[in-house]
Amino acid sequence: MTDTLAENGTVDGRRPPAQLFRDLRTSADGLGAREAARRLTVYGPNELTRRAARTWPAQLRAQFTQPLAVLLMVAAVLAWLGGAPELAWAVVAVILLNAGFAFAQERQAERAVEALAAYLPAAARALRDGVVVEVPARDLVPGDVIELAEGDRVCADGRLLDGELTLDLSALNGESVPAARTADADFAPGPLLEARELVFSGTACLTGLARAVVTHTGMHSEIGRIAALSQRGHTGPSPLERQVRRATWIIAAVAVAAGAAFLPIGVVSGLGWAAAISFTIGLIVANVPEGLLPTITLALAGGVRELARDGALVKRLSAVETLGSTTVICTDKTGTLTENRMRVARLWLPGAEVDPADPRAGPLAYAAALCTTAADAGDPTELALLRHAADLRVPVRPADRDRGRRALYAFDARLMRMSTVDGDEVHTKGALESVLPLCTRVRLPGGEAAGLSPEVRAGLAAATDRYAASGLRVLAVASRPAAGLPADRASAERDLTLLGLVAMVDPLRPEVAAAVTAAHEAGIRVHVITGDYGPTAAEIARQAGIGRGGMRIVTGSELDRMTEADLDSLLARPGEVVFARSSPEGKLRICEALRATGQIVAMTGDGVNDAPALRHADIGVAMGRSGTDVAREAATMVLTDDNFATIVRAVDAGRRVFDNVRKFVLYIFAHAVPEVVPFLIFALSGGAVPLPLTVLQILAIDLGTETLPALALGRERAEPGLMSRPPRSPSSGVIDRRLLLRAWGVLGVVSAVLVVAGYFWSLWRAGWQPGVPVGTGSALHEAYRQATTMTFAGIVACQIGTAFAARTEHASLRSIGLLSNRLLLAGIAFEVAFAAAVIYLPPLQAVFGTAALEPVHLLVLLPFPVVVWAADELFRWRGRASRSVGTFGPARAAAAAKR
Ligand SMILES: Nc1ncnc2c1ncn2[C@@H]1O[C@H](COP(=O)(O)OP(=O)(O)OP(=O)(O)O)[C@@H](O)[C@H]1O
Repeated sequence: MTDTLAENGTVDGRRPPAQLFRDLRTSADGLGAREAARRLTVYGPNELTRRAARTWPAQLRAQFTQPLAVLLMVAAVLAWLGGAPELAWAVVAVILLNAGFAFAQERQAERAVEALAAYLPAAARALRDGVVVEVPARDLVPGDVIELAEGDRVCADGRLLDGELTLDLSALNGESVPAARTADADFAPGPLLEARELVFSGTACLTGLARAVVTHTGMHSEIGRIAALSQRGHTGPSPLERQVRRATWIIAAVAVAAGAAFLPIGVVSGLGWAAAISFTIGLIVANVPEGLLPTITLALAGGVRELARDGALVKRLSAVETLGSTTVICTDKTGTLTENRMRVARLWLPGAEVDPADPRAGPLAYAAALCTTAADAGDPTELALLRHAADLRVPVRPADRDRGRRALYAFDARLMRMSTVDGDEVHTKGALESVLPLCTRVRLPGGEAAGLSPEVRAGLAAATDRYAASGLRVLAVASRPAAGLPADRASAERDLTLLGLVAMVDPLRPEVAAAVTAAHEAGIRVHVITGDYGPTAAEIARQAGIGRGGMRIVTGSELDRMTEADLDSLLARPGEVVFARSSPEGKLRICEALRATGQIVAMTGDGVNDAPALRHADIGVAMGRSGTDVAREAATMVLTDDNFATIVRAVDAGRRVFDNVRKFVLYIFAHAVPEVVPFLIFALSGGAVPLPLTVLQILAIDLGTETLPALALGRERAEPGLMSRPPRSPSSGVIDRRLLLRAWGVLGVVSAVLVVAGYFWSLWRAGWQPGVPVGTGSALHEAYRQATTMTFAGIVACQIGTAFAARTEHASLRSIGLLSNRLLLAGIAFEVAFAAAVIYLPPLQAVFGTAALEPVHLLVLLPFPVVVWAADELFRWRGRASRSVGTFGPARAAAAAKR
């Protein structure tokens, strides 16, 4: 039995408390703050050391061993062997630059995600100096006494001192059946995990309330030993990253194949082996989109950071893109649609309906306030009851209440009620349909009891419906004298006398209605899944604007009776559904049914029992303020403000990030055509037309002038109409046919025509005819250098036009404003300065084979950006026009109807 002692080098938690206190040098009152601090330095923080994270040298090394870098290295070696050392050096520079860039971006993305972990501190309630205080979970030390309640994540291994719990041990043993734990269990030999007096770090407390003394923390805990947690939070590549990786490879393969095909053509055309090889290599280097992947990772990380500022903490990079394709939001009501600030609005006493200030409500208010566990903070429903009792001059002080409490049957979301035994009275409060069956009498306002007559029942039903119709939450309150202490919950909750109903307002959050409208605009359906009464929830939903296309109310029991096919057809019909009195199982079923029909589901939840649904949803959304640790851990996204509107904002951000990734893909792809066409002309003319663009000029464009504008496109603001489009189908890739058509067919072709025209114009102007030599020493050599410079400058000019065109996918440039992306303007200024340096600075002229352009050249270049942009503007305009009248309109309507 001393196996754990030996292995951990610490204490065996299965000893009786008195012995544990001695071994751990502590007591039932826990540790003092100073002693705890001292132990923290001895035992170390209560954390699982991560699986050795990659250190930065390893991360940097990885940049050089990744396949694209290796491909470039092969190119460099070939260039060297082919007798083009300058090119070899240039390629090496490209490799170094790229690696540095990717490395920096990866680090930054990683930091963004790590910073989020800090936003989500796990907290524990520990006794320090005899009082319960909230401490960061990492500060727990052996000897601490902690309090555990429903919804808490257990943060350390320990032994129960008092109380009872049920635990979800699935993180440790994979079993989802809740395990009962009690302080009074006797020692029984057997596996540690089955010891009924022990609790374990990483598990979740499903029900109950207990205190435990901490025996093991950090890596000494069971979960630390299994090191299961180190698997968590592992982030694989997102679907977007996978797609882009695949696309990168395809493009690289095409570039290599094209390069290989051009090599013999170049030689046959009289370019000579050395020049042909170097050109081939240049073509490959230029067209392999090395920087794409890290840039996308960075864009996602930027999205994550932005969301965090907006109140939505996303735990995985990939969630950002999933958010963008959300088609259904399942939200709960209290606290998410509403403010979760309750106030008692009306009271119903048998035979009378009164205002909150009416003294006749005193006994009801007092009983309701006694049946609470909230103190200064806690359940807003209970805080409202405590406040109301105080207003009526029958105050209940939490400290007095707790002192007089003899038993507590905590609020159970399934039973929808809670009960307490205070002094010699039982108090029960909860949903009417849950409490009424336990009642045998009512208490009349005069104080005397009467039977539950049909009239009273009718009055109750009428009052409940009236309150619900105006969106009030209704609680029934009952009590009875208790001579002895009831043996269990069932014997406490019977023979009750109904005191009356308390109706509370919980106002709608002001920003919710606009957010619901925005969701509808964006083609997203909103269903409400709530524990509350149907008509109440329906009224709140109506106020929020939910129910477009018709609203249906489905209660928990109706849902239980539905077959899967019924549920599918309910969800397939147009309109929105309010699922009332729902159970966690119901939530999971709804989630599964929606996902089975291909919907992308964002689902909110805050309770322990919501965890399965949160895990199952595409985007599980937990509440940062009111939610439980368990829900937060299961969720993909945590809302720091618990606000429905934040979900919609997150969808918006998700769509924007995806869009912006497409923008720079478009921009980067567009230059391929004007870079390849000049080479084709040279090859197809059999060398009669001299090569219009040198390799180093291509590199100067792809790795110099274009970098900053491309990055700036990733920071573009949301395009108008972004949230009035239907959700993107999750199967549609980031690179689709329309994008390629635009990049190559429109922007690329127009650019190529302009660039080639500029080249020929410049040559002819100097008196060149096909076949006339332009090599070093020839009469036309200077004119030829000027002409290639013209090609280079032409591509740069066209890419400026492309950058402005790429800013929107559908909208016109006018609608977003020419100057609204400052970063892009700065990027273009850099582009122009870089190009000017290459063209006009003599040392660079020598490297890049350029010659200074004359004013007349510049005049010819001036319209290039405008023409390229205008061609794309026309393309987008046609797209918009055909969408509003043509194919897209009905398609969209059909899609909306299907949804
Ligand atoms: N503290 C409480 N004590 C007793 N009964 C409660 C308490 N809180 C809620 N109830 C009852 O249980 C019902 C269900 O509550 P639950 O917390 O599951 O859902 P909700 O807060 O109404 O809505 P949502 O699921 O949207 O958050 C409530 O309608 C109410 O009748």
